[in-house]
Amino acid sequence: MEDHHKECLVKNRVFMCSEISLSTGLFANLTESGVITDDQLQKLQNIERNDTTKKAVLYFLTELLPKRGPEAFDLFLKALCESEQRHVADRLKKWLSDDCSEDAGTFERLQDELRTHYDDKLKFIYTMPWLPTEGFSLKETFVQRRLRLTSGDRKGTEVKMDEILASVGEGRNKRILVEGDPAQGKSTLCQALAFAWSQPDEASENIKSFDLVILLHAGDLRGQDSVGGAIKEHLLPIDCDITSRQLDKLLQEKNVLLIIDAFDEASTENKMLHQLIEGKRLKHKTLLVTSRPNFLENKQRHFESTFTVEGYNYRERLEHVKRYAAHKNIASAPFESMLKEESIRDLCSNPLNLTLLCLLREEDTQLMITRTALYTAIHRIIKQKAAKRLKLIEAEVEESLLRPLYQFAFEAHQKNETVVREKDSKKVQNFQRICEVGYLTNEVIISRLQKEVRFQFTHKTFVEFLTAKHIAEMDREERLNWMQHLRYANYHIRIRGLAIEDDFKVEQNDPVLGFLFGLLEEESAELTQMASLVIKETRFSYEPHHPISSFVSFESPCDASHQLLRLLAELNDVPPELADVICKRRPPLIKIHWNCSASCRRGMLKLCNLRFQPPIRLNVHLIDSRNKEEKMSFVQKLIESKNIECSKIWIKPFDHTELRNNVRGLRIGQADSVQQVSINCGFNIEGIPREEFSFGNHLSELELIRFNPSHSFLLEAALHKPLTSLQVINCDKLDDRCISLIHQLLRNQRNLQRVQLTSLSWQQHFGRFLADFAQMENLQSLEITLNYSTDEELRILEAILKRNTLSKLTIHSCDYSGSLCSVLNEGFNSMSSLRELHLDGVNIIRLPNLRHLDLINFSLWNSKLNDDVIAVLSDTLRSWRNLQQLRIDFYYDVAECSLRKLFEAIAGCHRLQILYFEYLEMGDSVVPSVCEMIESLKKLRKFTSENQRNKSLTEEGFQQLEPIIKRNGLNTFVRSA
Ligand SMILES: Nc1ncnc2c1ncn2[C@@H]1O[C@H](COP(=O)(O)OP(=O)(O)OP(=O)(O)O)[C@@H](O)[C@H]1O
Repeated sequence: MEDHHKECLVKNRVFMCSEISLSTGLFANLTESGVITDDQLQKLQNIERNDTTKKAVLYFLTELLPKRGPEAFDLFLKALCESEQRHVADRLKKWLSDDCSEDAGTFERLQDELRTHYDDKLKFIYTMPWLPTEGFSLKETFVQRRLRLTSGDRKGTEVKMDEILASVGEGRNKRILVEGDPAQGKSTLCQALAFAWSQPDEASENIKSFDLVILLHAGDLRGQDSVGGAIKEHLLPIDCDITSRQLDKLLQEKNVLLIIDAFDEASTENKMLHQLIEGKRLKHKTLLVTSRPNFLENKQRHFESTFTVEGYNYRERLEHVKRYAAHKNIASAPFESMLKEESIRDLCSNPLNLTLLCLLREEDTQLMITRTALYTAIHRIIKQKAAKRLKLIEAEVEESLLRPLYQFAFEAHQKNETVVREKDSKKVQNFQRICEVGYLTNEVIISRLQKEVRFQFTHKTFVEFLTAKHIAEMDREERLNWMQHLRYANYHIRIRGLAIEDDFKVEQNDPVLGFLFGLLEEESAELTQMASLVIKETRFSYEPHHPISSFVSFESPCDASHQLLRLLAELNDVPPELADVICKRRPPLIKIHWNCSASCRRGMLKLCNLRFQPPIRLNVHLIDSRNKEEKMSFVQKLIESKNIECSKIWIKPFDHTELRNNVRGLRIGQADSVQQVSINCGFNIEGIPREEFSFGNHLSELELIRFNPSHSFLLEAALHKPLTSLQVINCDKLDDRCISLIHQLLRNQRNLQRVQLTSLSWQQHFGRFLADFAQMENLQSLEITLNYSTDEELRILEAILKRNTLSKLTIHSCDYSGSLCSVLNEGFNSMSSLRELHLDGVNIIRLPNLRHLDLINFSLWNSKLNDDVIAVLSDTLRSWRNLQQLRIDFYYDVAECSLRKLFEAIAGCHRLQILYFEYLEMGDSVVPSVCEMIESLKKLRKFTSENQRNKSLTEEGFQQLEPIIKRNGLNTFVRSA
């Protein structure tokens, strides 16, 4: 039953109890239309007989009618009319129509109520946990925020706070997402927007253009039937007579901005929130949702524009401390000098941390350089102040008040909440005193039905800190048990059509684990145990898997494998015992991505101080990099480290000036710097005169992506360098000069071990270089596009294969003549050294000798997989005992029975660690074999099904699959086409 119908029944209860007659006519009507069942009829008659008619009517109105479905109200009115009680029906109809007709003043009254509510409630920011009632004036201390657009054509653009509202066009989708790290100021931003709207004059045009601004916490929507209900319950006084129905009507009619804060804190059991995001409710209204990153992943597509709140830059840090000082009427110099400390720059870029640092500076405490140290210092002050106030010694405060508080925080965190409920508060005797310590504010939530008191923690970050305190005090076994139950592998599942969307990113564990690491820094044995568990569970020691092609190689940036790095950032020093463990279980290679978080980069610098022998290899990917200067100085520090060998760097310069600066700044190719480089050439890079551009004399790898003839100066600069690898990727055009330069490079370089010459164009053919490869004694890896090869070229290729030096071979081709296949097939007989094979556009029916190879990595792209091909493939897979990585693309439909056979064969590849499918048609009937396959692959750590086609997958089929692909330890990525 709709909300306003329920309300109508409540508001007219007294009238109905005295007016309604439970006549046979009424009962007959109600039972005939199914409003009540025969059993219920009997019950009503019993009540009437044993008690009074009034009591029976009341029972009917409260216990039966509201629960009888959406039609029940209208059927009840009809039954009244048909049983000669039309006057009762008329009265109810009149009530409804009076209620609906927006009296002229309702809108103005609502505006007024909201404005006074915001003016009262939002003018202060409450930061000091020990003084939850003492706020900073929003007007005086608020620093304007910068946001970065992360979607659409203007992606990367920086905008001011108010401009995010301007970004929504006239189109239908007006959904805006604002993400930001913990305590980065998302709630404060919402607060500032709503407050600005409530003020008579000063707000900017964009926010002022809305008739109504509704600011709700995501949790306020839980259990509500309508947004109107949530507004009534959370924003209006209880005696305000605007009804939910009127509110819902106004929401439809007016120009509304609905701000929902903290998706991450209340996304579960919150149907209304999801409906709003998906546009199933208030579709045409502007909706602004905030969340910590990694929570909304699958829902992101519903947003027209997405933004992140950027950390403070120097100017904003300065403004923050100046405003802080002015507000407190003290000199700003000590705070300004604090900002010059490089060791705390990261901490200061977060507004909450910066405020806390200012508070500490006022107390004249030492500078804190990690988050844990900062929160510990604040915690100490809270404890001291509480002891003084409550006339206790600090040990008593810790024992009798703080410990239970840690427990409350832990329990709230387990439920992803930031509140203590009244019933839980009653579990301890001295709860009121616990509140007096600080950290908790009294929050009374009044719902129309029952009064519920909840106690709110001042900030989620404090809940996380206190949770970590609780875990730090557990005994080792209990703590490790808690850690063991966390999930350490990501999954991302998005299957369209079935509304199956789910996502987990391991970074969600970081806030509490980070504090826990920091708190246990002195307890070297405990710390080492925890780190060992993280190393094991996140598979830190594994080499990141080899790219299937260089373009997907960096898809997963700062994920599980970097968790240890992010946690190391919380330590002032890495204790020797832990350093030993890390050295022993070091990975052979670490990939640092442009997207890695600040704490990951800080952890990486910590790692650089450990003694690794030999040094750990590091690949750095700077493509699309923001804060270029900061990242450049970070990479320069890595390059200087003796314990890290910065082997390869990926750059994507915006233009030739940036290219020149990068190559110079990073000293690419010099003896003491990075010697392998990948350059994404892009469109803005024009020719640079030869004398103005050079690589160092030790350049060993050159990879050029999107190469075209205007980039020939890059080949020229590499001419006399000791290259072991030359890769020219996505190269659709070569002129005579480039051809001659490549010939020179191939002929002069005795050391070349790896060559790649590939193009996305079916017309490109690099057969003319085969003769050069044939001269290379050390060639181990060859990747080449060959289309329509001449007989002579095929003869040379055969000789190269039969020499058996290749360990990796990749062929891109659309040669359907079969001659290339027969050369390959012949070659395979002698290629006992081959370990990696990637075939693109090749018919493997013509390659029966595949089974004689001993591969660890195999890919099959662009092949027509008919039943015969699947039969050959299945047989072949059975013969490869050492296979660790497999990729198959299903561009064409395959019969389900053949698919099942293929999965059975894959299930037998017991060493498989990485399995990648593309365009797989996953119907219910193949789900059981997919499940069996994954279950039997015990070593599988990464399962990807990209662009999956699900025509015949039902909810039921998916339910069977779900637990299998969410297996602990398995990184899953399943996405619909
Ligand atoms: N623009 C700002 N100007 C001044 N202080 C700010 C600003 N933004 C945030 N702060 C300070 O930082 C604190 C934390 O901010 P806020 O609660 O808005 O972060 P959040 O991103 O919503 O955090 P979380 O995701 O952890 O809930 C505020 O209580 C306030 O003290």
